[in-house]
Amino acid sequence: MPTLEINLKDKSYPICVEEGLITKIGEMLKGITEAKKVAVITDTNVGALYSEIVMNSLSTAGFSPCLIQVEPGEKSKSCDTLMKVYKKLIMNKISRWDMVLALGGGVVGDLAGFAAATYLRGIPYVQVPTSLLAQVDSSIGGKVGIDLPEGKNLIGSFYHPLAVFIDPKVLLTLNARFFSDGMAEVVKYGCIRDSALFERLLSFETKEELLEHMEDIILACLSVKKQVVEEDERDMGSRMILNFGHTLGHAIEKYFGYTTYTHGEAVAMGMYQITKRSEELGITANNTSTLLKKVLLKYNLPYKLPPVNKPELIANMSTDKKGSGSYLNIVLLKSIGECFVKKIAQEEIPKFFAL
Ligand SMILES: NC(=O)c1ccc[n+]([C@@H]2O[C@H](COP(=O)([O-])OP(=O)(O)OC[C@H]3O[C@@H](n4cnc5c(N)ncnc54)[C@H](O)[C@@H]3O)[C@@H](O)[C@H]2O)c1
Ligand SMILES: O=C(O)C(=O)C[C@@H](O)[C@H](O)[C@H](O)COP(=O)(O)O
Ligand SMILES: [Zn+2]
Repeated sequence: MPTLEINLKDKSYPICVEEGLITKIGEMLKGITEAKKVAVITDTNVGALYSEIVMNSLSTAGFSPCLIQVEPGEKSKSCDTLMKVYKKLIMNKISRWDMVLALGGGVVGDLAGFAAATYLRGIPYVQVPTSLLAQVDSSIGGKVGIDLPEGKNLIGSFYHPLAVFIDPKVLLTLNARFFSDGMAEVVKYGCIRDSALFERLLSFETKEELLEHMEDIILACLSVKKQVVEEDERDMGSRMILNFGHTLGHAIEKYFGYTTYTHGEAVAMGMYQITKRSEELGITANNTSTLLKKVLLKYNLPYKLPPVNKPELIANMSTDKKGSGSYLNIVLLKSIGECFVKKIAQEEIPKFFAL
C-alpha cells in the first residue's frame, strides 16, 4: 500500500492510499486507536453511498459506530451545522476516549475535523476523504474550520488526524462537476511546485487515461503538500503557497454567497486571473497564463471572471488570512512549477488586481 507519512515537530501520521480501502476501515483503525465508539460524520450524499460499508466494517472490527449526517454543500461549514454536530456527539455519549471519523469531501473533513478539535477540548479523529479535492488536498495538513458570512474559513484550528485513509475507487461515484472541482487543486499543485505534474495533466487525452493514473496523480499532489506542511505547519511563511489562486478564489466564493461556484471553480478563476495580471506586469514568464488556461479548459474549469462589482469583490479580499491590516501576501508564479509570495500594500491592491 503506498503510504506517505506527515512528520511534524510533535506528531506524525500516515496517509494510506489503496483501492478498496473503504471496506477495510475498521481493520485499519484497530491498529491505531483504543477507542470503542466511533462517530462517523458524513453528508447525506456520501452517507447514502458509503456509510453502510464503513459502519459494517467498524462493527466487524469490534467498534461501536454511530452515524451523524449533515446536508451536502458549503453551507454546512457553518456555526449552525457545527452546533447540530456537537449536540449529536453529546446525544451519542461520545467521550474523550472515543473518536470521530470524517467520511466525505472537504466540507465534511473541515467541519468534522473542527468539531473533533473543539468537542470536549479535542478528541481524536481520522479522515476518510471521498471527493477528489479532499483526497489531494483538504484531508491532510490539519486545517479544519468553518466559514462566516464575513469570510471563508475564518473560524478554525490546526488539528491533525490520527491517519488519512484514501480509496481512489470511490471517485467513480463523484459527479463530473465535483471531479473538475478537485482537478483545480491538482492543477494548483502542478503550478506551484511540480511542472512534471502540470505537463502530465496537459498530456492525458481522455478522462479514462487520467483515471488510470489517478493514484499517481493523488500521490504527486500529496507529496507536494507533505513537503510544504512539514516546512511550515502553521502557515506563517512558505505554506502560503498552497493558497495560490485562493485570495481571489475565496473572495469570489464569498461574493456569490458560497453557493454559485464550488471552491475549485473559484480557485481556478483566481489562479488564471492573478497569473494573467502578473504576466502583464512582467513578473511571470510569458505564456504561463495561456498554458494555465489550456489546462483549466481541458478539465472543464472556468477561467474568466463572471460580471461582478469589482470594488466589492476586491473588498472581499480584506478578510484574507495571509494579510495584516496594512498589507496582503499574495502567491504568484515565476513560471509553471515555481512560485513565490509577494507582499502588497493595502492601498496598492486595487491597482495590482486591476480586474
Ligand atoms: N482543509 C484544507 O486544507 C482544505 C483544502 C482545500 C479545500 N478545503 C475546503 O474543502 C471544501 C470543498 O471540498 P469538496 O470540493 O470536497 O466539496 P464537498 O465536500 O461539498 O463535496 C463535493 C460534493 O461531492 C459529494 N461527494 C463527495 N464524495 C463523493 C463520492 N465519492 N461520490 C459521490 N459524491 C461525493 C458531496 O456530497 C458533495 O455534494 C471547501 O469548503 C474548501 O474550503 C479545505
Ligand atoms: O493547506 C493549506 O494550507 C491550504 O491553503 C490548502 C487550500 O487549498 C485550502 O483551500 C485551505 O482551506 C485554505 O485555507 P485558508 O487558510 O486560506 O483559509
Ligand atoms: Zn483550496
